[in-house]
Amino acid sequence: MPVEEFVAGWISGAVGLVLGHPFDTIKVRLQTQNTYQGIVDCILKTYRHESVLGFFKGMSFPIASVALVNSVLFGVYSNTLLALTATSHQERRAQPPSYTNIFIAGCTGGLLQAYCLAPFDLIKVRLQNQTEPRMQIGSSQPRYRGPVHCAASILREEGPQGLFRGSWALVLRDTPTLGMYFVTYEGLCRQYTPEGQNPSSATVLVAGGFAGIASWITATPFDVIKSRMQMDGLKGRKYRGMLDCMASSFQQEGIGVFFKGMTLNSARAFPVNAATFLSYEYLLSLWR
Ligand SMILES: C[N+](C)(C)CCCC[C@H](N)C(=O)O
Repeated sequence: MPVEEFVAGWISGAVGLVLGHPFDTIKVRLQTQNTYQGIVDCILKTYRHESVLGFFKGMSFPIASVALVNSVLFGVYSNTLLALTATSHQERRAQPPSYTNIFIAGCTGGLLQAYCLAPFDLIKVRLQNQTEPRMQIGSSQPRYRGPVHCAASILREEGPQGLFRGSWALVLRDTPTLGMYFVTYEGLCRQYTPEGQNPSSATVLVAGGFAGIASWITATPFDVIKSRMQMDGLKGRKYRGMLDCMASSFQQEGIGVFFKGMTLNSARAFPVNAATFLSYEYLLSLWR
């Protein structure tokens, strides 16, 4: 596997990530803080208080980890399909695998990537939730000075298992929904591609974008619980566990709580996943 392509994959993943990050920050804040009236209110307050920089808090770790997380997801997915159907990526256009096998492979990839993602995602969420403006003399200092300081503080204050806080909810969020992600992607590609041919770039973009939206819509309820569990522990423990978090969020805020951030998740999902699948297919066509 030539290094240049790996780097290109990482960079295009990173471009998608930067594009999607402002959406992500607003989403995380809406999910975990009850001080905002809605999307517009949250955007305005963030901008007034923290300037444009506020939208990009917590971005450096996801950029550093996108290479690892995406290669685990796509690598495990493809190798599981290889094990299940004895076809390589190139052979799969001529001998398309069943949707059941695609779903199983996607879930397996999702499960393993969730574990790699857990500590990086936790640090991202903690940094995104620091609403103190940066670099102002006299203003209150944020608790974490940056990703490394954040990781070290969590290790010290909450122990190694602290870095995996919320990982159960993350696994539940990602396992079935990444199965769906690949099923949606393949389904749309097959729908719009003549048999035996490779999908066009436009098809890949649209199928990737909608795969992202479909999986994020179904992932949002566990995404809310995941974000809340990750913030728990910052100022003592509020929840006894994931089930307690679900029950008490529901009791206090009603069923709507499970859909917080859904609009933003979907808006972010299209560009991010269109870019991800386009670079994925492009790189694999180069190596053929
Ligand atoms: C399964 N779930 C929808 C939660 C995540 C899908 C991940 C796909 C991509 N890395 C992205 O950040 O959009």
